[in-house]
Amino acid sequence: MKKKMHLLQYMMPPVTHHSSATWKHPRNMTMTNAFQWNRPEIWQEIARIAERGKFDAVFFADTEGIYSEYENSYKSAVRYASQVPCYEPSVLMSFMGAVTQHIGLTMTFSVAGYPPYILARKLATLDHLSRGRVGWNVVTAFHKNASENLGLNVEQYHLSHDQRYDRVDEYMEVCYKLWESWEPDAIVMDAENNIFADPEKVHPIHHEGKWFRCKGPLNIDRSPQGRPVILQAGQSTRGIQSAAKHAELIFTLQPDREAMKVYYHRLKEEAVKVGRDPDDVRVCFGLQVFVGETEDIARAKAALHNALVPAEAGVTILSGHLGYDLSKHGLDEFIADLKVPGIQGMIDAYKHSSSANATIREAGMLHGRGVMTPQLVGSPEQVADWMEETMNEVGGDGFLLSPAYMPGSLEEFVELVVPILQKRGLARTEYVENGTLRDNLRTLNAKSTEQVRFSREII
Ligand SMILES: Cc1cc2nc3c(=O)[nH]c(=O)nc-3n(C[C@H](O)[C@H](O)[C@H](O)COP(=O)(O)O)c2cc1C
Repeated sequence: MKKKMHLLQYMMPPVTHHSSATWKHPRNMTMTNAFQWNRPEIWQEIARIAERGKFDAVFFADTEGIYSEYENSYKSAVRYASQVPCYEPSVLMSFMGAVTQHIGLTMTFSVAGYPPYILARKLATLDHLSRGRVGWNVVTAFHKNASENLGLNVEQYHLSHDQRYDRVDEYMEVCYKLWESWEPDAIVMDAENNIFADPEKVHPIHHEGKWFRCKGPLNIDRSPQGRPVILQAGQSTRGIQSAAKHAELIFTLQPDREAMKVYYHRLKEEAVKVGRDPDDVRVCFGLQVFVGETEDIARAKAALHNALVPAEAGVTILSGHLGYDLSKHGLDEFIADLKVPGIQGMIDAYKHSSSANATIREAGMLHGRGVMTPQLVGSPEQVADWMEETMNEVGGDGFLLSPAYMPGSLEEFVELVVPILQKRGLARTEYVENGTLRDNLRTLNAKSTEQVRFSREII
């Protein structure tokens, strides 16, 4: 039997996602009268389309501020809609969950943004209301304006990269304990004896750690998944270790198959090192697809999109991602000549990619198109072929699709590509009946359902 791929839809709502051209694309929701992007109906429609395509999940990225590294100001980001406005993801997900039954609702929260108790409670609530469809992308990111908005003190702001991940470990420990603080059968509903829940089955956690103190128990009973599906997107050594330890689903943006292979194998090795079954840690690669009935139509779509990207918009986001003000340099300076202390990862990726001789302007154009998401352009068969070949060659577990315009990019993929993938046995055709997100993730490619540990068995 062929290995099936996971499919997820990336979004950063409401007007741009990875691409800086999205908001002004003639087919985007901002530029058509078909939908109002600040109304829930459009997001509900997107969830329905993704569910029609039997996607694993819709996914929201998030940040608690506006990129303000470029020119030491938020103004460029606001001007170019550089991932701003940025709606709070759990609110949107509640609307989307209300009109769907199966699709996973996965979203980002930074451990800098909330005390663990508040976030554990929020996610448990959503897991109940969605009947076990919630996933949490755990991020550590502290960008300048987010830390200013959260009132983080100097000590917190200057945590080293590795210390941030140490803090994540403790944050997760607190959340896990809180989610376990109600035993699964604590609610007895014994009206005759006046017992709603058995107090002996609800436990305080008494957590006293380096970063957090929390007494518990959570004031919410055990949710369908016990704990939400954990997602992560670490790229550094410490980030990969953290992902291998906590995550069930991992996202990465890699420029080509070679880089995908390296990341994939590193991640699986780390999972084994921490004693996990590597199959419990699924890796999905970011992909920006332009598909048309013919290759020429697809090429025209990609060209139209790419021509709409202003270099400065991309440089604004790149400055945010690097934590470094690229306006200090001319747009025509070479990216490879930059020495950015501490945050070399992304610069290195540009140096080592096919754009090694890129100027800051060219890197900005690439970053503005889709951050570092590779573009895949072709007819439905060509797109399906590439995805199939990539899965075979890399061994990866699936793809995170990044839209050029919404909901059109998703709709085109679901209408044109998904049926081909399904016909080839490469994509899901049915969800697990009454399954949770974790059940749907685990049953994909399970040799037999007897081998699958369902949600209730995870904790
Ligand atoms: C597909 C993808 C989505 C991401 N989404 C977010 C996000 O929503 N918010 C955020 O602060 N960081 C996000 N990140 C950044 C990662 O959490 C991580 O910080 C980054 O990849 C750098 O890795 P490192 O922390 O190991 O250095 C995302 C990364 C990727 C690849």
